[in-house]
Amino acid sequence: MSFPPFRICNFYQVSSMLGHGGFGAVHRGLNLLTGEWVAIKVEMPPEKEEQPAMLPYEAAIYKLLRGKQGIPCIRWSGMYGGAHVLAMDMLGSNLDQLRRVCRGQFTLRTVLILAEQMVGRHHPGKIYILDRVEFAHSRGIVLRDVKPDNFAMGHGHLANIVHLYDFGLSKLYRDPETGAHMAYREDRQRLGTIRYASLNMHLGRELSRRDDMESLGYSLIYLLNGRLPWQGIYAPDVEWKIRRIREMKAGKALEDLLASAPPEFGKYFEHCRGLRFEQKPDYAFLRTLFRKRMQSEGWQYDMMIPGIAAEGTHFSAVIWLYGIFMHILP
Ligand SMILES: Nc1ncnc2c1ncn2[C@@H]1O[C@H](COP(=O)(O)OP(=O)(O)OP(=O)(O)O)[C@@H](O)[C@H]1O
Repeated sequence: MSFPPFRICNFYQVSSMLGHGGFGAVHRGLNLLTGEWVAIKVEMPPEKEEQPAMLPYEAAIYKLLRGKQGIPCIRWSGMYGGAHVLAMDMLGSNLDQLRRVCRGQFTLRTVLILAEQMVGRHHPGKIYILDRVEFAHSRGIVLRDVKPDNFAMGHGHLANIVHLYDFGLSKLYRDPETGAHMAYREDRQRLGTIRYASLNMHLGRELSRRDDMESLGYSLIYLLNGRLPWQGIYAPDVEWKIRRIREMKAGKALEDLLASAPPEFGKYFEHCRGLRFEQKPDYAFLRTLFRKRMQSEGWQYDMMIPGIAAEGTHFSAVIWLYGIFMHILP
């Protein structure tokens, strides 16, 4: 999709394209007043009037999540030149892109550090005080598309902070007025990314917090191993393949995967799969699993750039180089 105006709101100069999503394009933009680079997401209004535009909805979700480090800030949102526009903090590479640069997989230490940033809040060490999935849940939002691609490193001085973004499929699971949890249903349509989808999604169940945690579990193992067992399986058609993936997630393939993974992941999945629809995940328990492993290995939480460089992972070098480039390049 091409976007006609080169300047939005008189002060955002639109430049190259950053990416293309399910319902629009994302451009790089320069704030001419402050010299800051932003990401500008643009969606043309749907052709059918009854079909709602997604971007105003996503902007509303960002507003509910406003003010937390680790969630990109909305700079401007509204209609401009006949299109829905959302200008937000520019982010860097997502975790899947970084994984590819790091020879296809992260070390266990990197995954454990990321896991804490992705799952929950606080660490008394050098890491910034952060929360991601837990924070979104605490604001009444269930994400429904947790995957490595939706976590990206920040830009500039935030280059070592994992950011959660892309809330296009998110949903309020609590009634803002009454606080009541949404009702359980079993006739739901397929949603999100099959590779990381929870078993409940395959079974057509309404997704809740437990499913975000399960998808996060698949994402972490994927980052650690570089792949999941249901990738690249043969199937005569898409439906057959999705059915086969469901069977693998429900059966021995997942058991084998967890048996070969660090034991913390077995406990992680046991907890997530044991949750009831409305039940709040025990984020503290899940964090403790990862933290204990860090402690037993004698690893430090040095997510600061020189700290990770000391680990000798390619991840550190990538983030470090990335930080430099993002200062130089637009
Ligand atoms: N804040 C940002 N900073 C930098 N790049 C971004 C930002 N937001 C989005 N992008 C880029 O644009 C691409 C598409 O964005 P996004 O995933 O938000 O759109 P989407 O329509 O929800 O996509 P999908 O349907 O694939 O989930 C991303 O893969 C990423 O490369």
